[in-house]
Amino acid sequence: MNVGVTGATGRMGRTVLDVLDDRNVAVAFAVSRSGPANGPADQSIESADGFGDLLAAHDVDVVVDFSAPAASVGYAEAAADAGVPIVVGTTGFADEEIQALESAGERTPVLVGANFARGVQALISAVETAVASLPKYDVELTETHHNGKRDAPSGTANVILDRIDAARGTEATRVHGREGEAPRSDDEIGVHARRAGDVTGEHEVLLAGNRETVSLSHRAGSRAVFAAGAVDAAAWLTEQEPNYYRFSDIADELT
Ligand SMILES: NC(=O)C1=CN([C@@H]2O[C@H](COP(=O)(O)OP(=O)(O)OC[C@H]3O[C@@H](n4cnc5c(N)ncnc54)[C@H](OP(=O)(O)O)[C@@H]3O)[C@@H](O)[C@H]2O)C=CC1
Ligand SMILES: O=C(O)C1=N[C@H](C(=O)O)C[C@H](O)C1
Repeated sequence: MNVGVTGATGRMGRTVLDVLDDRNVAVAFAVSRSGPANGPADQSIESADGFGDLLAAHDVDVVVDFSAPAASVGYAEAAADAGVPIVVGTTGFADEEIQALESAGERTPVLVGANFARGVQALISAVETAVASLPKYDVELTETHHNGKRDAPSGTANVILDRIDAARGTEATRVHGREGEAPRSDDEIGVHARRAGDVTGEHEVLLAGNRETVSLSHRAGSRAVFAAGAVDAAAWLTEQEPNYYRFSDIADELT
């Protein structure tokens, strides 16, 4: 497999390059907004301005992208033009940007995932079971990330909230933090985004009612967890037809 890597100077892009190196998977090219630069394992990182040309010039089986929303849309559209599959791990998309990714999926396989940790998929399943079993219990979600994270709440938090709504058959009001006089209503979920230090990524769902609490949580110990999941998904995607895929729908198919 020959992999093109975008966002290659970033926390995740560098980790993807490390995982590819560990697995002896070939890197076709690596780009970032501010390239050229030096990446891990002597990988040279080029300017993202030449992304379309690099796709045309190299034998690329799949692109792995962890960058920024507008950049990811541009990469997906260029990948679709070239007929190259793309895995998108970026979060913080606006609705119209998701639509653009879905459109790219009509022309090439596009796989998106807000969190490539397999444990997070298990967390989501456990949360779905708990909120369906305890429909009257209050739910609060807290996520904690490093101080460099741009989007809030996290992409994972938004996925968990969507899945809670689906499991309960309701559309809860999402209350982002509370301040002043802010009594809780029955139909709300409090959402709390903490940003501090170098925390890799933590998500906790708290259910409370009837004089008891249930707490379900996931903590990523390393970015390699996300990068490994994305590279596994990339290998899977090279075998697929053009479509828009979600990691949560295919994670169980990965070994
Ligand atoms: N799905 C998952 O499992 C995970 C998802 N993420 C998501 O991945 C994304 C990246 O995270 P992280 O690596 O921490 O971020 P960083 O800020 O560390 O890196 C971002 C990378 O994207 C590039 N970039 C930023 N803006 C642009 C732009 N406008 N055009 C082109 N390239 C751009 C940067 O290039 P330069 O350095 O040259 O500016 C850099 O290489 C985030 O959305 C984050 O939420 C993170 C972890 C796991
Ligand atoms: O930006 C990060 O670091 C992370 N982002 C993802 C998200 O927004 O859910 C996944 C992970 O929690 C790390």
